[in-house]
Formats: sequence, structure tokens, C-alpha cells
Amino acid sequence: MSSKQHEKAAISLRDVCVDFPVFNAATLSLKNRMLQSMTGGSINRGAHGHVTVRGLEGITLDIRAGDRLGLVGHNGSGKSTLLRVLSGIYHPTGGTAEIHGECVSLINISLGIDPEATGRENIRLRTAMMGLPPAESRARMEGVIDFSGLGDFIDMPFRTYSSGMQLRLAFAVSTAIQPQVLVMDEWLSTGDEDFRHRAEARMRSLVDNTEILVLASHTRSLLEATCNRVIWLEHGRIRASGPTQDVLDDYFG
Ligand SMILES: Nc1ncnc2c1ncn2[C@@H]1O[C@H](COP(=O)(O)OP(=O)(O)OP(=O)(O)O)[C@@H](O)[C@H]1O
Repeated sequence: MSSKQHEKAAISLRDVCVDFPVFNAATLSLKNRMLQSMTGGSINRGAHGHVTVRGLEGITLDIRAGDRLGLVGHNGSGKSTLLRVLSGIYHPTGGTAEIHGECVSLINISLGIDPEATGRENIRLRTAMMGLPPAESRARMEGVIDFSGLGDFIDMPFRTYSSGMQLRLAFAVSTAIQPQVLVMDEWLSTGDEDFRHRAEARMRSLVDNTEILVLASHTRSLLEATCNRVIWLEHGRIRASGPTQDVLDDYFG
């Protein structure tokens, strides 16, 4: 266990912007420019004709231990981009992001899986990517294999698994450690009936025990049941921020 784990989790964003360069958007038609007013961030053309999409703009936000923060917003409003900044996957192209606390992101649980490697090798790889030292990774190995329910298939290449088996492994390893900061895009639910029940219990325990939860969702009841504050994003900016019920009434109303 690292000494970092004894510090409380805290996140502080100051005037964060994220710009995406787009290399094959030479001809932006008027139609495209009109669409941008309904969805997505702003499309800009620089001095040399380079096109960028601004995914986030001027985001200032403090998240403290105990916060359960929900993110709402229409398609392209910046929810996934913000989740990626909070997980350290994206660095802001403007402003600053300070993130203290060990973070697990359940945005794309199959990312980084090597299809040629066996299930066991993939557990080793993924736990290393999650920052676990080799001894801790070894100590958790049997627990992850048990949870996955893959039995002898654990020593077969990942590419030979059915899609449900692939998700079982990805879920079992992604949820193997209790993070201080948990970042999710919708509620993760996967597998057949039996696995779904076990996965639900594991998710509930992770969510209950994490210091900070950030959950992007389009489902009002999920946000109401899980979050104590909500941010409404629009065109990459914060349109409203406050107690869950107030923001959801405005957004869904
Ligand atoms: N890799 C990328 N390259 C270029 N533009 C991007 C990239 N990723 C996101 N964007 C742009 O950034 C803006 C925000 O996208 P983002 O995926 O964060 O939205 P979202 O709120 O998660 O949408 P959804 O609800 O549809 O998942 C959009 O305009 C999108 O086009």
C-alpha cells in the first residue's frame, strides 16, 4: 500500500480546456457549422487553417472526498472528455488539473487487453497498468480468476473467449482494486444472470467505498440514487452545477 493512500482524495480543475486537432477536416461546410450549434463542442479554424474541436472550455471545479458527482449533458457536450481528464487519460490543453488519489476508470474496461495473451497474462498486464506492484498483483490473481469464473480457460488466449467471457475477464480485473477515485460512464453491468448479480454487488461495494465518485449518465433515476451533486455540461462548458435534484429538474424539465 502506498503512502499516497492515506491522503484524502481531492480534485481541482482550474479553467480547463481540451482541444482536439482534426487533421482531415479541410472543408467545413455551412451545414457542419449549423450542426455544431445543436451538439458537440465548438469547431475552430486556426491561423494556418488547422481545424480543432474544443471538447471542454473554462472548466473550474473542486471535488472533495465524500462527493458523488453526476455529469449530465446532451451528446457531445463533453462528459466523456471530462471523465478522461479526471482519470488522467487526457491532459488539459489549457488550464490546470490537480488530481490526488488513486483512480480507477471504468470508462472502457477492455482497453489495453492483448488478444494474443492468455487471460492470466492479461490480468498481470492490466494490474501492472493499474499501478499494482508484482507481489500485490500475484496476491490478487486467484481472486480475479475466481470472480471471472473462467476456470481452465484462464490459460487460453483471450481471443478464443466468447464476447461474454471477454467481458467477464475485463470486469473482474478492472474492479479488482478499491480506488479512492472511481470514474464511470453509466453503470457497468455485464454477463449472464449469475455473473450480473455478482457484478452488481461488486460495483455497489466499489461505489460505496470510494472517496470520490464521478458518474456520467443519461438516466435520471440512477443519478438521483447515486449522486449528491450534479454538473450539467453544454458545448463543453458548465451550464449549471448544484444539488442533484435542482440540476436534474432543470436539465430534464
Ligand atoms: N478524439 C477526438 N477528436 C476530435 N474531437 C473529439 C474527440 N473526442 C471528442 N471530441 C469532440 O469533443 C466534444 C465532446 O465529446 P465527448 O465525447 O466528451 O461528449 P459526450 O458528452 O461524452 O457525448 P455522448 O453523450 O455522446 O457520449 C464533441 O464535439 C466531440 O466531437
